[in-house]
Parts: sequence; C-alpha cells; structure tokens
Amino acid sequence: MAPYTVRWGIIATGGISKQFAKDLLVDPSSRDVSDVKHEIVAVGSRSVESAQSFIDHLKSAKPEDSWSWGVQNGLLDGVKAYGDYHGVYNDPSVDAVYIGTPHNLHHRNAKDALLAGKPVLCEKPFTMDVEELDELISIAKEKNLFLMEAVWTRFHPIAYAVQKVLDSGRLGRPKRFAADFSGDAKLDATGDRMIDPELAGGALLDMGPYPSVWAMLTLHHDKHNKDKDPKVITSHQTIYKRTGVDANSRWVVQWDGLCQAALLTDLENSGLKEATAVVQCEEGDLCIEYPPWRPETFHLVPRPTHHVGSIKEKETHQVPCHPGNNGMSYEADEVARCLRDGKIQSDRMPWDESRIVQGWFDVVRKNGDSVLKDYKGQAGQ
Ligand SMILES: NC(=O)C1=CN([C@@H]2O[C@H](COP(=O)(O)OP(=O)(O)OC[C@H]3O[C@@H](n4cnc5c(N)ncnc54)[C@H](OP(=O)(O)O)[C@@H]3O)[C@@H](O)[C@H]2O)C=CC1
Ligand SMILES: O=C1OC[C@@H](O)[C@H](O)[C@H]1O
Repeated sequence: MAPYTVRWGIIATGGISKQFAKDLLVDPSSRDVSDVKHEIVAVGSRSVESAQSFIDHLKSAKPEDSWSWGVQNGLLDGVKAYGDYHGVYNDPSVDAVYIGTPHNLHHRNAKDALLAGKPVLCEKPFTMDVEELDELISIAKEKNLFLMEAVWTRFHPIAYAVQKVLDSGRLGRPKRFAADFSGDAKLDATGDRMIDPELAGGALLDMGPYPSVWAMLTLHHDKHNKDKDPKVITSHQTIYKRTGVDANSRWVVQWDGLCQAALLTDLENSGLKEATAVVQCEEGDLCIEYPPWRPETFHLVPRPTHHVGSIKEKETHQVPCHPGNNGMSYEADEVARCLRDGKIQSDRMPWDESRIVQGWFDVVRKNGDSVLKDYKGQAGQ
C-alpha cells in the first residue's frame, strides 16, 4: 500500500522549525518507516523574505545532508512562502500545521490554525497556562481536529526502551525519582528568547518539559501508579535579576501511593552527565544520560547498598535515534498515523498528560516570584 502522506505547513522560521522541517525531508526508510511520509507545502513567517530564505536553505542541501533525500525526491516541490501565518492556515493544500513560535504565541497560533480547520502539532510548552490549553482542546474536539504537543522525546527509541525495562518488572517498584535539565548558558552576554520576559523566557517553560517527560513516562506510566492527578507539593524559583525571568526552577511532584519526583531546571549551571533522569527502584537504579531532550544511553546501576537489589553489575544500554535524524521525524510520523487513522489525539502524547505537566508549570510559576508570576494567558481572546 502507498504510504499515507501529510502535506505540512510550517509556522515560523526559527531554529526549531528548521530542524523539524529537515527531519520531514529525511528518507523514512532510514528509520524503518514505510507506512507514512511527509511533504512541506507551505512556510509562514512574519516576513515573506524569511519564509523564502527558509525554503532556499532547505533546497540548498548538499548531497551529504540527511534532508537532501527529500529535496531530490520532490517533497519540497511547489512549496509556497507566505509573509504571514494565516496564509498557511488558509492554504487548502496544507493537511497539518507545525507551530515553532515562542511559547507565549503557541495558543494564538494553534487557535488560529484550528479555527481555520487545520490539525496542529505545537511546540513545547504547549501553552502559557491550563486555561489556554483547555481552550485549544475544546476547539479541537468541537471541530474534530487533531492536536498534539510536540514532545518529541516521547517518540524516541530510548523512551520505549526505558519503559520496556521498567514494565518487565526487573527493577521492581520505583521508590525515588529525580530529573534535571540544566545548562551553563552565558546569560549576561545574550539577549535571546530564553531570558526575554516578552517571549516568556526562563528555565521553567523552556527546560521544564524535559525532566517532566521522564517523570511522566516512568512514574505516571508505571503499572503500580494509581494517581491520575499528581500534584506539585513544593517548588522554588531563583530569579535572574537582569530580566526577572526564572534562572532556575525546582519542584517536587507526588504520585500518591507510588513516590515523589524532584524536577530541576537551571539556565546557568550544568547538570550531571550520567544522570539526567534517575529512577531508583527496589532492585536497582535506572539512570538516563544527558541530554534529557534526546538521550541515547541509559544504565542499570546496583543500589548503593550492595546487598540490596538484584541488579549486581552495571549494565549500559545504547538506544540511539536513527542516523541522519535530528529526532523529530518520529513525532511527525505519529501525527501522520493519527491523521490516517482519524484520531484527534495521540495515545502516546494524550491531552490529559499535557494538561498535567502544564498544571505543574502553572503552580511553580505562581508560587515563584518571576515577572511571569501573574501572567494571564489569552484563553477566550
Ligand atoms: N522540541 C525542541 O527540541 C525544541 C523546542 N523549542 C520550542 O520551539 C519554540 C521556538 O523556539 P526556537 O525555534 O528556539 O526560537 P527562535 O527564536 O529560533 O524562533 C522563533 C520564531 O518564531 C517567530 N516569531 C513570531 N513572533 C516572534 C516574536 N515576537 N519574537 C521572536 N520570534 C517570533 C519567528 O519566525 P518568523 O519571523 O519566521 O515568523 C522566529 O524565528 C519555543 O516554544 C521552544 O520551547 C525550541 C528548541 C528546541
Ligand atoms: O526544547 C529544547 O530542547 C533543546 C534545548 O537545547 C532547548 O533549550 C529547548 O528549547
């Protein structure tokens, strides 16, 4: 059977849109996929020149570039450059829209796309607060349109491999959990969106999705977990004085009857290489290596008290993404399969799990003292 094809419209021409677009153009067979494929038919930007130069950049792929396959095989043929986003939403040749704008624009852009009748894949963090997210979900339901947060890490081979080990029961019940996304950005020398309050900068919203995804995949999905509504029980933010955003956010989530998770983000200090996420279980510890957004290695490690636990030797598991793939093709394949199967949400990245994490961000932000503390989202506008 011919592969099901999604014709994508890309919103915004920044760093992540470029990475996503390139992954759409990688040969699906290089990741053992034959049931779906992708084309790019429209790019929307605040300026038509930027949309065009984005397209030109993609088209200028050298033979050794992973995405040159798509260029040579016509996946960009006829792509249109729009000098606004609505051109993409209203283009009848677009089957689905990818949104790669800064956080505080996600709700506006996703809402406009849905109202124009387009399925949406929207970058993380989904929205600025739960109210904005609930509005998007209700529009998606009402219009019977697919909607998903682009938490790409959920779709990586390592995410499934980690869950397989935990599901096997080999490690027993989780007892403790910690996860961290921290980096030593030279903030005083930069003026980028990461520290810009006007673009909802700060560690929590940009980095927070990654410790959260590992807590969700391991604890929330654990077969012993019965708590459907894990809550933040304490949190702290340190403020970056120059712009007032959070330089770090730390919070603890409790899954009643299972265990707690300590979640950390930090813009100014690096985390641990071998332990970006650690699930400590009865029989041994599962340690996922940095980087949290795209790890490729995890270890099973004996408990520090060597007489406890059946894991006696350290084991290392390498589970890379397929070569030539930034790691974003997998989430695009998920969107294609959901559209093909008539689904409006993904089983792997369902709305209620986006809502849980968005809810944690709301609590941490409101408990803290950053310039975004009292930020009101734009639900209803
Ligand atoms: N999944 C992942 O791994 C990653 C996800 N992200 C997420 O993607 C989103 C975008 O991040 P990133 O690509 O790094 O950001 P960039 O700053 O590189 O790009 C953002 C783009 O948004 C558009 N835009 C629209 N309005 C504005 C505005 N007022 N100010 C600035 N840009 C604007 C611009 O495109 P144009 O001018 O063409 O309209 C701009 O190029 C964020 O929400 C982030 O969390 C980011 C990095 C990695
Ligand atoms: O989503 C992201 O993942 C990779 C990081 O480098 C980036 O800060 C972040 O936006």
